[in-house]
Amino acid sequence: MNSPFVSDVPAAAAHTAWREARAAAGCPARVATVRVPVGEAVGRVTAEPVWAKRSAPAFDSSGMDGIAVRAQDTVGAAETTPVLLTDFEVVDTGDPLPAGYDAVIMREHVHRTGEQAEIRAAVPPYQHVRSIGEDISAAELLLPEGHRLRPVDVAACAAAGVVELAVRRAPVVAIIPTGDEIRPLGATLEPGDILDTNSLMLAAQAREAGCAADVTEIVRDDPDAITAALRAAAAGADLVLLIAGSSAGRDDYTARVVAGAGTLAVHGVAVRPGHPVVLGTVDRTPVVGVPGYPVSAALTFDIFAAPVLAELEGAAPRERPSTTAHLARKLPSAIGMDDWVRVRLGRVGDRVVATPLPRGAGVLTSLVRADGLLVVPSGVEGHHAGAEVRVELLRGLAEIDRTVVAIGSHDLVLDLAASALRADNPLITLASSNVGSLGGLVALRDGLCHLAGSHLLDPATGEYTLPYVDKLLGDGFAVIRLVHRDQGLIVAPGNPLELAKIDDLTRQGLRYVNRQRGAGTRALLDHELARRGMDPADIPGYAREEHTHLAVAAAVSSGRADAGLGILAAARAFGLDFVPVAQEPYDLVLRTDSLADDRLAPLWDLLGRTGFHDEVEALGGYSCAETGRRIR
Ligand SMILES: Nc1nc2c(c(=O)[nH]1)N[C@H]1C(S)=C(S)[C@@H](COP(=O)(O)OP(=O)(O)OC[C@H]3O[C@@H](n4cnc5c(N)ncnc54)[C@H](O)[C@@H]3O)O[C@H]1N2
Ligand code: MOO
Repeated sequence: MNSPFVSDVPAAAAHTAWREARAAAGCPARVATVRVPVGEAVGRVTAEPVWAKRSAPAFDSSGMDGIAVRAQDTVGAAETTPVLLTDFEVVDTGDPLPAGYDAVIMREHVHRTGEQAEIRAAVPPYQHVRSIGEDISAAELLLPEGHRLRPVDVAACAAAGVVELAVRRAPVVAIIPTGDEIRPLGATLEPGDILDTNSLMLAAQAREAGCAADVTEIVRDDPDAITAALRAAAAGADLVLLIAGSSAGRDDYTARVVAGAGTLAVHGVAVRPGHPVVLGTVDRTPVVGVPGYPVSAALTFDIFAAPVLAELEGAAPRERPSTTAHLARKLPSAIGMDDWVRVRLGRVGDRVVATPLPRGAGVLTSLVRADGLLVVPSGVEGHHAGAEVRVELLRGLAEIDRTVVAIGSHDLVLDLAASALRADNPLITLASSNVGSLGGLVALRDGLCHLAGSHLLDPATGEYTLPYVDKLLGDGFAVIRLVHRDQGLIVAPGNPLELAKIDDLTRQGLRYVNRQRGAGTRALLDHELARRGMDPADIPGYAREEHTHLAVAAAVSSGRADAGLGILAAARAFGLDFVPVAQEPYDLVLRTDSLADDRLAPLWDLLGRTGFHDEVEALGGYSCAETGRRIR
């Protein structure tokens, strides 16, 4: 294949080539050491071992409120033979142990009468005494070099008499946004303009990694201007992130600019997203040419920038915990690339289930919604549904265990419910993924979700969902009505083509946008066509498929299509017109034994609330007359 990239190497080889280039260019191995007060050191990395200057406690001290005694004076004390002490001293927790005493008795175990103390149990020497150095001994090694300081670490240092720490200064990351179409946040946008969201994200990623971040002005697509910005940034930073222009377009200059101003070590890594990444050096500063697509940019930071930044501080790179999970659906992957797939996670039965999110490098919300990342290695051609995979966690496992997993047809009411449940209780997550009604029922059958959202019409009986539950699932499943909703033709504002009914869809020159096979809306269209004896082949655009109501509305809104079947709420979201065709029920299918699952109780409660019904009906095109009713 004719690759536009200089190299197209596996990630490990890219790391090696870049490391060699940095060494050859004389890039510093570490950032400089600075001395900072302990109070400002959290998050920094120690540049030297830290030795204790004093012991803690610095003296033998009382561990409890009570009396200091000589243990030998208590010998023989018992319930039936109390001992009366006259030689003792009252102490509070943390007080130095008075000279001559070697144990402390808690005040609860002492009966005081005047100058005497009665005790009913003997105590061993050093009972409730914290000896000098119990916590830290003077001259002990407290922390090694290369340790990222946490709140507990600096407190221990302070207790050990350390007032200042030698740490690596925060690495400085310079971020250069480029592109004629890129506009600063807050700018008024013309068609074709793109907001500079990558600088915002990369600067925050750098700060989260403990660095200082400087974002430069946006540089136009001009090699001389980019070169000048790159040289200036390299002079004042420990790492430069040069955004976009990494691939093969007419205005993609990054690789050339890096080669011209310094050394180009790598252009193209067998990783997706992030494939066209550029790695090199300018003067004595490492440079990453970060691909412009936002997911590529975020992952490029994680995969290439973060390890180098950690190395500059002499610290171990941050690692995410991982877990094994089972794929909720088939995951194809091209051979020859490490494929970084974003997944949602939830526990169904005794396994963690991973549902792949959209794969596009421009779909930043796939990272927003992701609970984990899984890598399909370059030598593997994907996984079958149910396969066991290793997933890096972006969210805690306990949170994942509490997540309700809904897979199936998408409906806005599920999103509204997810948000209402979270508002009530921040511990609750309802995660819904859209694979169409049929896909949801199959996932439920295979134990890959708790709920399947379905609005599948059976053409033979005219009944919704129940015939499919019978055919696909059999006994042991319950069906709860979520809503009734209006389905209709989503058309441009003012309905310029004056479409009034399904029969109009065969009109010459019309551009229809369909839903994917297995989607309930697709079944509804097919049913309506069959009822009328219409042939799908007569509808221009029937073969063009989108995966959600909103995607259909977006296609109509952008003028790429004239009509598509979908729900009123989607038409409203885009300010489009709507021609009603049918009202249909949308149901939640689940295992009967899941009805009693604690995680679902808040949902059943929500579905019974009139306040929630009002919110749903306010979306338009929904009726809650049967919401929450069990129909099977
Ligand atoms: N013919 C080929 N085209 C592309 C290839 C390829 O191999 N052959 N690779 C694709 C891949 S993979 C990626 S990833 C992108 C990388 O794009 P570039 O780094 O060259 O960046 P641009 O083309 O300038 O922009 C891509 C995309 O990102 C948006 N962008 C750019 N900067 C920002 C920013 N600061 N904030 C938000 N969004 C930004 C830009 O507007 C574009 O939409 O190339 C593919 N093409
Ligand atoms: O590799 Mo690009 O980064 O797929 O999107």
